[in-house]
Amino acid sequence: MTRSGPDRTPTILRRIVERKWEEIDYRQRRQPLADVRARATDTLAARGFANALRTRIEKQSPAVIAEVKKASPSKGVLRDPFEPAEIAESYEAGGAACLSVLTDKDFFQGHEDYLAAARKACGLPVIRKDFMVAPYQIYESKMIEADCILLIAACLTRDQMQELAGIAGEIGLDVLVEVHNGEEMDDALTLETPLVGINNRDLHTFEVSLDTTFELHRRIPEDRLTITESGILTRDDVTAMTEQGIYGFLVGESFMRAPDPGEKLQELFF
Ligand SMILES: O=C(O)c1ccccc1NCC(=O)[C@H](O)[C@H](O)COP(=O)(O)O
Repeated sequence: MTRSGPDRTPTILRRIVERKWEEIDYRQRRQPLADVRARATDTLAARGFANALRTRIEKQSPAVIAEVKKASPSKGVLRDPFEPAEIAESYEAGGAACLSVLTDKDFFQGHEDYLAAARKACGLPVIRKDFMVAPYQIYESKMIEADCILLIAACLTRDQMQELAGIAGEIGLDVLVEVHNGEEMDDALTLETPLVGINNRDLHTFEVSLDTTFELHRRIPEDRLTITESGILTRDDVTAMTEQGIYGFLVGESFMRAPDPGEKLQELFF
């Protein structure tokens, strides 16, 4: 697989992806692809991530992917101390449909162990939130028992996304494809996955605008599920989305800053 992504990749993503390739090279030397692939096919069946969202969205009820995230490049540390298992339990009690767990270490202070701990503590399907650029990471995601992976169109060409999504499908992982603009949307819609995330955070400026979702949602065919991502902070934000027929949400910061993340989820959505 070629290592060069599309020209559209913002600087922060270029830095993350460069580091990702170093990480992948290091990991591959310690545990070869054939081994990771064999272990991936050995794990239990995934919990249905897309189905958990679809069931709620079809009833016009909020389907919340609740994020387990210690820190981010734009906001620094969001939660300390950080207990992924407790957070997962709280999210499940608060009515989350799914979890999103950051596993990137260098930019988000995440870890694969956080995914395992969060998943074990609840019955919810979990997306591995990381920067996928190589088949190795897709098999690795299944090996660490993720149920879904994220493909970010800003750092992948159409062909790269097709290849990675194809592998995910073969090993029973769902795929959330994430876009920031129309060009990325054109590429994203060539994938078969029903899950299309619209990220409201401009990764050139880190500014967040919910208008990104309102504008791009119109282009998503009815058989797909729109997930609005980033910058959902208030009940008014939630209402503004549901009024436009958008019931899929991915939320991190506002939950992570709250003493009880699940209570905050309930307060915002139910
Ligand atoms: O948030 C960042 O600083 C960031 C930087 C580079 C790549 C991705 C980044 N964010 C990831 C996300 O998209 C969010 O974690 C997710 O959408 C939740 O957003 P929020 O509710 O605003 O925490």
